[in-house]
Amino acid sequence: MAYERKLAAAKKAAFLAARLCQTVQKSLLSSDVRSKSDRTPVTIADYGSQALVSFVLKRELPSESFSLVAEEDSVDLRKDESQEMLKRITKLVNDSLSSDGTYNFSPLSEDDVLTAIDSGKSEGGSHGQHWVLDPIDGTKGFVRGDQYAIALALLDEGNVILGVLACPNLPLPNTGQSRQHSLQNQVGCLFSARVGAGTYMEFLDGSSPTKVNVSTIENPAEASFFESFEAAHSMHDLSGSIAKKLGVTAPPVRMDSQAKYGALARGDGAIYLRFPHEGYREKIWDHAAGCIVVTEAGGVVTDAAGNPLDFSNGKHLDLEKGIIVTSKKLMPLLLNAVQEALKEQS
Ligand SMILES: Nc1ncnc2c1ncn2[C@@H]1O[C@H](COP(=O)(O)O)[C@@H](O)[C@H]1OP(=O)(O)O
Ligand SMILES: [Mg+2]
Ligand SMILES: [Mg+2]
Ligand SMILES: [Mg+2]
Repeated sequence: MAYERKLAAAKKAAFLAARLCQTVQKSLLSSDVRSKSDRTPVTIADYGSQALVSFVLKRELPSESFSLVAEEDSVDLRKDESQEMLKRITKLVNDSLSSDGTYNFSPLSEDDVLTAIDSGKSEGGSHGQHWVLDPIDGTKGFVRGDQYAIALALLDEGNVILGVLACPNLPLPNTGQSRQHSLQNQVGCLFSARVGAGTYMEFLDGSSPTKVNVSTIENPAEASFFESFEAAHSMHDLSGSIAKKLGVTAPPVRMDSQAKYGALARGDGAIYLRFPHEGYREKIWDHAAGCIVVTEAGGVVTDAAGNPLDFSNGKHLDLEKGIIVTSKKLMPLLLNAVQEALKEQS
C-alpha cells in the first residue's frame, strides 16, 4: 500500500535513534553538550541520532532517490577541538547499529558519520519527496532530563504525507493496555501517522500500535493546554490571556518539544499554543511530524490567522504570529480568542 514501506523505514529509524538518545541521556556529560552559533545547545545525541536516521533510511529504502532536510550539520564537528566528540558519536552510532543486529555492515568511520550527518543538507521545497528530520527536538529538555522527541516526516510536493514522533520520556497513558502490562510507571511512546490512515501510538518497549484520537471535549473551559517549557520559546503571558478568554481554569501544561503534539493527539490535553518572540522563524522540522500526528488524529494545526501550515517553502515556515492546535470542534472558539488577545496586545 502507498507509503507503507516508507512509514516502516521511518519507524525503524526513529526507534533506533530513540534508543541511542536514551543511552546518552542516562549518562550525559557536560563535555557532550556544545553551543551552536545561534547559541542553542547541541549534544552528541543530536548528531548521533541524525547520522543513524540517515543511515537507516538509506539502508531500508535503497532504490529510492534520497533527499533529507535535517537540523544539524557537521561544520562544528570538523574542528580540531571536536575530534574527541566525533569519536564518541561514531562509537554511539556503531554500537546502536550492532545492538539492533539486523544490519550487515562494516563499522562506520568518523568520515562516514560526518557524511551521514551532511546528507541532511537538502533545502526541501514544493517538488518531489523530502524527508524532514529533527534528530532531537527539544534539546534543552533533553539536557535537563525532561521531554524531547525524535521527529521524522516525509514531504511529497510540499505536503506532509507521513510522520513519526518518538517521545522517549512521555509517560504511557493510563489505559487498559498499560494497566494490563503493569506499565503505569513506564515511559516512552512512538506516534506514527500516514495521510488518510489515522494516527497510531505504540510503546517504545514494545506493544501493538493502537489508534489514537484528539480530545472530544466540547466546552473549552474544561480544556487543559500545552505550551513550551521554555519562556524564551513562546510567550506565556499571551497564552495565559487566551486561556482566560476561553474560561480555562487548569494551569498550563509546560512541556518541551513536539511531545506536545503527541500528547494532544491522544487526548491528554485539548489545546497547544505556541507564540515565539518577535523575530524567530519556525523551521519545518519542528512541526512536520507533529502536524500530521495531530491532523490524522482528528485535530487541526494552523497559524494564528487560521491558515494551515505551509511546508512547501524550504526550511522555514512563514507564519502569521504563531501556531495553534486543537480539535476541529474547538478551533473556531480558539481562533476567536487568539485574535482578540492579539488585538489587545498590539
Ligand atoms: N528562540 C526560540 N524560540 C522558539 N523556538 C526555539 C527557539 N530556539 C530554539 N527553538 C526550537 O523550538 C523547539 C522547542 O521548543 P519547545 O520545546 O519550547 O516546544 C525546538 O525545535 C528548538 O530547537 P531544538 O530542536 O534545537 O531543540
Ligand atoms: Mg537545536
Ligand atoms: Mg526542534
Ligand atoms: Mg533539534
